[in-house]
Amino acid sequence: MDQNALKKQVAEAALRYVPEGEVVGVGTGSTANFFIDGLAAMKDRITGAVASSEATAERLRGHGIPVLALNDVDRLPVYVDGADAVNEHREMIKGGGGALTREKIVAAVAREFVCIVDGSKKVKRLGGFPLPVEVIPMARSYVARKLVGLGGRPEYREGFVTDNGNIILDVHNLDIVNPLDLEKTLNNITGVVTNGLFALRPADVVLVGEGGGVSVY
Ligand SMILES: O=C[C@H](O)[C@H](O)[C@H](O)COP(=O)(O)O
Repeated sequence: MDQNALKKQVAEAALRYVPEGEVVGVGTGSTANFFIDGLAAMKDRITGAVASSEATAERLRGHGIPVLALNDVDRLPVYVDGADAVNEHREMIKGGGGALTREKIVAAVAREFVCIVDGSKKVKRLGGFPLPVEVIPMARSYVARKLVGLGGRPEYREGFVTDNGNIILDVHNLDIVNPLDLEKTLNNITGVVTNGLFALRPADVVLVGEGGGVSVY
């Protein structure tokens, strides 16, 4: 099976986590896109969706799925999203597509976070995938110096602006021994909007698409 087939397989497996008559939180990226396509087939059985990015909102609307503002929703039983890397504690690096801030907000509200990945995303230790950090534009150089001080090598994502009007620094070479501590440390740098570590709010369930089928942990 190629990687896209594995993504589709795992995305379809996540459909059984969608409760009837409820609003669903929907992530961003190629794996989440397969989930949206699957969700279209059951759109009459849900109230609507909250999107974690403009791209996701557009794809949902394209399928005729109502997109609701998070502020108008009083409960969100489930959030389904991909990840760039996930460890055995269900901690993740996210934001390869630059949607980390809205993803973190929707994940914070959701009762259950279902992470959907193909087998290539499973890692022993986070840090191999460069860590995306969303930064207020005027703080770019300041934040970059702080990241260097933490042992990282920040790279400015040229030409990319987030849905929130900010920039992304992708941080290479971080040795992430303790994701929880690093997430808090990065949150404390003035000018940082969000970092792509999801350790304070890890996934509740990880579905992994592999050659032999979908495993759950
Ligand atoms: O900003 C993007 C998101 O965090 C995605 O969930 C992540 O990059 C994984 O995307 P994909 O499913 O395309 O590998």
